[in-house]
Amino acid sequence: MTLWHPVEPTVWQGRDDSAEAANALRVFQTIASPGDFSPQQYRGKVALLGFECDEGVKRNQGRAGAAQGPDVLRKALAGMASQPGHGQLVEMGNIRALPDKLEEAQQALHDALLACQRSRMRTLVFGGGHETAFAHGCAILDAFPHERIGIINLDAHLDLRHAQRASSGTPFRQLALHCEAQQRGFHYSCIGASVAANTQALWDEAANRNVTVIDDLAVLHTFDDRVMPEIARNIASYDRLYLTIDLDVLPAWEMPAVSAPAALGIPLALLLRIVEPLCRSGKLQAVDLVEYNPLFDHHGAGAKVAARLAWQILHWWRG
Ligand SMILES: N=CN[C@@H](CCC(=O)O)C(=O)O
Ligand SMILES: [Mn+2]
Ligand SMILES: [Mn+2]
Repeated sequence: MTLWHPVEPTVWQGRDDSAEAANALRVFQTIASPGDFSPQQYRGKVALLGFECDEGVKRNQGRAGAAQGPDVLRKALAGMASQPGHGQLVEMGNIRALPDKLEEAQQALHDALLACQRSRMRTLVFGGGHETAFAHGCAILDAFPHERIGIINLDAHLDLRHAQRASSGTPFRQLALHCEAQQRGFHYSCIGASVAANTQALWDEAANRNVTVIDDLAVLHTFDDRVMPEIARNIASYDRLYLTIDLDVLPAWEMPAVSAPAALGIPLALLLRIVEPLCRSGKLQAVDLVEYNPLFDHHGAGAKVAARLAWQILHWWRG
């Protein structure tokens, strides 16, 4: 796996309160960091992988910088309090894309995630752009070939583009084609999509592929009537769930650090109401946080928001 790199030791650092009490710990002190890629030793735990990739966003005419996202998000998570059960997190390193080599990088990420899933780990990925989801989604589908997989995307965009080349705008159409090739259902729900940010061609593609979409205004105005039942339906209907969170689903005032910030967006507090039942369902197999771009952050505020989201996922996802 030549694109794989270990994470620098300087990344997992933070304030050390351990002299105060044995349980005064932060995430950097409880994460397991084997320093190599060895998922077989960590059955039942959560593998953290980073995808250092700008190529998907570049091909999608976006603002580059997401390749630097994984380590910045790790640093923001490192100093948060480690509660009982957080020791389930295992550092599994980064896949680093080479310039213009998107497909090779996606293949390497897929292979690493498939190895983790086959070792019965759950997987948490920090992107990279949303091209991360093609690799992660395929890994889950390939790890569980006889199961029904529900894909839930929290995103301002449908990401169903039909383009000459793969990009951060194409992952769910690619996953639909992957499901077709495997003669299995494509079960995709997109929550938070903006009517103002997706062309009619994309809404038509969503309708043709029977995608369940709850747009941003519907999320904000009819949360209990529309969103919570859709989450419950996913939990009841599928064997396993894959949750992918494009951080541009958040409003620009909470998350400026993305390629395409949202004017309206779904605030963190409301997003957490969606995420909690999924994490507690016992069916959540994989999660990613994508599109974080530190070059556009404001004093690290976006990193804090993303890290809190990751922290809550870790907290509610305790096995
Ligand atoms: N993953 C990203 N997707 C958006 C980007 C939109 C934009 O750059 O304005 C999309 O392709 O629709
Ligand atoms: Mn998006
Ligand atoms: Mn997206």
